[in-house]
Amino acid sequence: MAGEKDVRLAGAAAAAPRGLAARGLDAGYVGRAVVSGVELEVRAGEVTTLVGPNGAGKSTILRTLAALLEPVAGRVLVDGEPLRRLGAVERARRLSVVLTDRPRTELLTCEDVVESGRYPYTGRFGALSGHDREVVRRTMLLTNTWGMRDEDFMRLSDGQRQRVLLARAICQEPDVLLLDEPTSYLDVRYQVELLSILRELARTEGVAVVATLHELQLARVVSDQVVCVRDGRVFACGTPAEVFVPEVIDALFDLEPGSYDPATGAVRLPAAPGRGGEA
Ligand SMILES: Nc1ncnc2c1ncn2[C@@H]1O[C@H](COP(=O)(O)OP(=O)(O)OP(=O)(O)O)[C@@H](O)[C@H]1O
Repeated sequence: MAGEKDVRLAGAAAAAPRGLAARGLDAGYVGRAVVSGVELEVRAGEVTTLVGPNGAGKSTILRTLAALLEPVAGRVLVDGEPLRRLGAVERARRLSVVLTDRPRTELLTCEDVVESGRYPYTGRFGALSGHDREVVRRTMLLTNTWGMRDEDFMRLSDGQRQRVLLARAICQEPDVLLLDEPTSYLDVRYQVELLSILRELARTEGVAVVATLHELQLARVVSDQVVCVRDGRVFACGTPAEVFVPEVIDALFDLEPGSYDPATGAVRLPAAPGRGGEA
């Protein structure tokens, strides 16, 4: 496995460690903020996760960091430069994104889809070089998708498709990799595999990884930094040891005090209504 990764990352290894930052960021839709005052550093070589209740604004922040949404106010900096100043190709070399949306494709094989991740590096006619093909092959091996390279992308299961989209994003050799709920369609084996790939990309290639996650147990083991989002603002931010404590997690999710057990990472079930907590 180690040898398989060497190639993908031969080009990226030369890049200095960098990252992404939000400064006074208000994020939202058609000029209306749903999240305000976000100050954030997503450091190169680290995995940052966004956690919090449904509707808190995690995906909105992620999409704004990924330049898919225009900031309502404030700035996003990539490697110290304002994101909006970068052209489309330069942006695609710096940032890649995996969303929960299922892109519709006509008669594309999985390999075609992954190859499309090389477009920031191919010339005007999109011809892949030998190096591009090798990056595609190595990335598909890394993500366990090489065996399905000739299959129709649209006929894959959601989980298989998610891995192909991850391969496409890694193929872009970005400085910053952003993922919205990357584990949502995956069974536990592939969840763990995906998170170990993300951690490896961060550690060995200096990629700044940022992902929204619902599974607190996974966020706890994969993150260097955890950003808790609640009610349209960053509610808390820190290392897993700082964040995964009852005071923070109970308040973040409106749980009864003492519900979150940091020893196991599990949440205690409340007594059924009407049992007066005596059960
Ligand atoms: N396209 C949109 N237009 C307008 N408002 C939106 C749009 N998408 C999301 N919102 C609103 O923005 C707020 C934050 O949503 P967002 O999807 O960022 O939350 P989230 O924390 O990612 O939630 P979840 O955990 O449920 O995925 C919600 O109130 C949501 O209704």
